Amino acid sequence: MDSILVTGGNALHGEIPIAGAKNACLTLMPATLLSEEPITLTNAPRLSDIKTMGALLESLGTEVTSMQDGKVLTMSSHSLDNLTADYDIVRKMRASILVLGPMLARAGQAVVSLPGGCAIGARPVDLHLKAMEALGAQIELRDGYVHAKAPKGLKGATIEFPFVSVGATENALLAATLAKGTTVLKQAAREPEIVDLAECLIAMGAQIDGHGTSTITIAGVDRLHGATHPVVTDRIELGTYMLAPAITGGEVECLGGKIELLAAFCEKLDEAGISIEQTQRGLKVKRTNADIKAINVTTEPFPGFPTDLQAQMMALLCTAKGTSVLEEKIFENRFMHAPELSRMGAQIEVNGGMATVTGVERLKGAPVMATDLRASVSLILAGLAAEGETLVNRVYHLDRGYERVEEKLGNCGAKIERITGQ
Ligand SMILES: CC(=O)N[C@H]1[C@@H](OP(=O)(O)OP(=O)(O)OC[C@H]2O[C@@H](n3ccc(=O)[nH]c3=O)[C@H](O)[C@@H]2O)O[C@H](CO)[C@@H](O)[C@@H]1O
Ligand SMILES: C=C(OP(=O)(O)O)C(=O)O
Repeated sequence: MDSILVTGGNALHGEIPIAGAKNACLTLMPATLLSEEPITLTNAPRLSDIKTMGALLESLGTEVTSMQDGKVLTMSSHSLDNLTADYDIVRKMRASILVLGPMLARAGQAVVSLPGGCAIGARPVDLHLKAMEALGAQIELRDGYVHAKAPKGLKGATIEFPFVSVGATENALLAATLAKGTTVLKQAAREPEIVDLAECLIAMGAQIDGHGTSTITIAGVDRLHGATHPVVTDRIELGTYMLAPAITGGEVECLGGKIELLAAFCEKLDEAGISIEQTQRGLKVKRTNADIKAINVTTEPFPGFPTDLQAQMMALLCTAKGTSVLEEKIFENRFMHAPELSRMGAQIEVNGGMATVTGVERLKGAPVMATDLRASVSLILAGLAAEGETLVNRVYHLDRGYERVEEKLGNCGAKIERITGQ
């Protein structure tokens, strides 16, 4: 497995193009299953997760064509040959469960393996299954697979989620577009990726209202047609690269960045003493002060501070002046990066869902292990600021979510290289 070697100490200067969002593309791709006509996604990110979703869709009978080096994806699901999403593919990626709603809605049945994904908590799929049941599906769990049936088709319903789930909102939204009658999703997720999905579905002929708020109303239609849709900017990749000049010093413009995608995160960076300017091309981020100020951060569903930026923010706060407290409220086991950062000299105490970080003058390079996607990149950020060399081992997860990370950071002056096959 590949490793990334980072030699710390260089301030970063330059610009970084931000790709389309992994988490939007992974929910937009299964939308192809709802229509016989092709859908085309532009601004797709070039990531292993996207290839995995492509392979999953192909296994169901979708024709997937990739153009412009993977930035444009055309998917055509004129017939669904196979209604079983197999364990071998599904185990690689949690978002695979998003084929359940569209298959049920279009074909009246689906068999989907229970999914894998980043090991950041138990991550059950009960809310997805309850939503399908509320829409009239019969669900059985057998041999590690979800067996779902709706022989007479899905029927619109009011579904009130007990708490916000991005994936369950997406699955229900996808399924409800072809259900008979009206569906109302209450306590729905409001993430930009949900808005992007709703906009693509509307372009395909769906009738959706209220996306971006916590109540989404979907009036089911008989069929959806093809569409071309640009994938929204990846706000998590954006936030990650905004943290690079914050941690090393310097100034970087993140091309395509918009404050409204990350308002809560930008407020926290500002509080820590980092300057952010919205330009015509994106977000310009500059470290003006010698010291980073300690801050407290609590993760929350959108529009709150994203859990997917908690690890990267922790890397920054390891070198802040004073003590910061990070509270993780979305996933029960998302501090796996803390012991690895401690190997680099960070002072972090984890107690349940709270991490107390006391800033140190300078981190020191060390061999570390990437345990999940955002943990991997937090170790790279820490390595950029550390004295000496940091070898981030096992970067399989990194490649799921960050395209050409060495090139993007290297172009801004970072000393970073990939070591293949270690
Ligand atoms: C591919 C994708 O888009 N992944 C994102 C998505 O994950 P994902 O859609 O899996 O996250 P959810 O919003 O569903 O999870 C939120 C919380 O709800 C719990 N839960 C969820 C579903 C369910 O049926 N039962 C249940 O208990 C989860 O364990 C978690 O504690 O949103 C997360 C929260 O912003 C992000 O960290 C992930 O990067
Ligand atoms: C947790 C993530 O991905 P997944 O939901 O696919 O595990 C992530 O993108 O940070």
